[in-house]
Amino acid sequence: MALLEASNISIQFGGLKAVDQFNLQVNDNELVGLIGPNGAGKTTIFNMLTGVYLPSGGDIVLDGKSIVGKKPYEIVKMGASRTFQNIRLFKELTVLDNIKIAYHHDLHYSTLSSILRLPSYWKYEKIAQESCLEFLDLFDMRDYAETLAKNLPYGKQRKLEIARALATKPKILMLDEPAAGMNPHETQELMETISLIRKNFNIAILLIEHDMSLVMGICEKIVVLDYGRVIAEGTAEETKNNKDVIRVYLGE
Ligand SMILES: Nc1ncnc2c1ncn2[C@@H]1O[C@H](COP(=O)(O)OP(=O)(O)OP(=O)(O)O)[C@@H](O)[C@H]1O
Repeated sequence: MALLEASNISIQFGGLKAVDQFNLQVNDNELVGLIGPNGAGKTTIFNMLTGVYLPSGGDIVLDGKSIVGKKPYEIVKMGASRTFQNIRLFKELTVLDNIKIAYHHDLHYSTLSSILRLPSYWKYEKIAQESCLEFLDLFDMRDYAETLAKNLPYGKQRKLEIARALATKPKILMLDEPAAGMNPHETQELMETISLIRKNFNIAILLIEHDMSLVMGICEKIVVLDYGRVIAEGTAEETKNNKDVIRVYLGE
């Protein structure tokens, strides 16, 4: 059974069928790319997969359980986390605190023990601090631990956003156009970050991307969307040579 399976999900905004009978399967550890021209419905699909929008029909099953109707934070707890097209960090907090907030989504001490600062609180806080610093090491960002998120260079803000999503310990990570606005050097660093995630975490990744070369270079499977419908699906080689893809996506 697939880790994430969307079956015939649809959504309409007024008269516009933004997503129409969309199907998707992502297996454990698989890296799947979701591509398509502007307005094809990619972000809307992410919003349905993460509980921001409720599909008007169909089902979404994550690790054997339906997530339709669940709140975004419940879906995070069930194992799906995401990043956004426009970076959403706690900009006035440090890099370390941004990671800690994500790490704490699954609290291991009671509210009372945190208010009273009981030993269980300090014990967990110490473990959390160490784990978060190790996380930053992995992303080569420990030197930035005390930097305010807003003062990071753009590429590092993206990296922090991805690291923060990973700190919730997801089974699947969904990245919404992570290379948007990046220069070639930052895009290269992003690709290294994605390889690093694949090497160090046992998780699936669903990647929305405009940068064709990035998707083609790293994804095992690519799903191409146009006007809310899947027009092609397959390996990079298969989709690259699909005439519908060439027509709608590359405009040829
Ligand atoms: N909340 C909304 N209300 C009305 N229309 C919406 C809403 N969200 C998305 N749409 C419309 O649905 C369609 C799909 O939009 P979506 O943002 O999912 O596309 P996309 O493939 O992610 O595009 P881009 O690559 O530009 O981000 C577009 O026509 C968009 O205008």
